[in-house]
Amino acid sequence: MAGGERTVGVLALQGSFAEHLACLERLEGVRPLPVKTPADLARAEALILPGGESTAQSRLLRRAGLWEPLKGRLAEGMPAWGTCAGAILLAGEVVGEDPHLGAMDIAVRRNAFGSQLDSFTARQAIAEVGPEERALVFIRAPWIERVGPRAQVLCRVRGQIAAARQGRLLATAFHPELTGDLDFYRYFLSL
Ligand SMILES: NC(=O)CC[C@H](N)C(=O)O
Repeated sequence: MAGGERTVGVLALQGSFAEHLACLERLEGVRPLPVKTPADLARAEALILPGGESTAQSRLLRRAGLWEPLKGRLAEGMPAWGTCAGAILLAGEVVGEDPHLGAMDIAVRRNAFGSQLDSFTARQAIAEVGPEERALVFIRAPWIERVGPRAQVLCRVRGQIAAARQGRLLATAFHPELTGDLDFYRYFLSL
């Protein structure tokens, strides 16, 4: 098995990284790796950016010396998936604020779902991931206000874009790590 194993990193500075690592542990052929340093990042073949607090994560990325290396890896085409705060970090535009890593051709609005209701769970299928209905957990979530020509909409919740894909980059406003929805991980790893 070892030869076929893929090292999948989870940015482990702040937020729900332990939950993502626990989900990755359950997948075959995946070696989960907490990423805290540039050396960790260099070993990761793909990266998950967890939910949490995007401004804090952005600050911690710089403090850890990860900012430039991560921007570099994203520019080289490393597969990456941002959940909630992670999606905000990946977005090319953050409405009313400066963007962070700017890797994806999407505009996000922070706390957009959350200003109405702090958290909620929606149930629906996402065609690209599988035909079954799945639970989508939103916690002070951003929505994706628009996607540019390089990105595609994966699903809408309450009329707003809640997930988008751009090649091997994925952004979800919700948290599959909290429901243990492994289909989402398989989908990301299939890209
Ligand atoms: N659950 C989350 O990741 C919330 C994101 C957070 N509201 C932010 O703006 O960064």
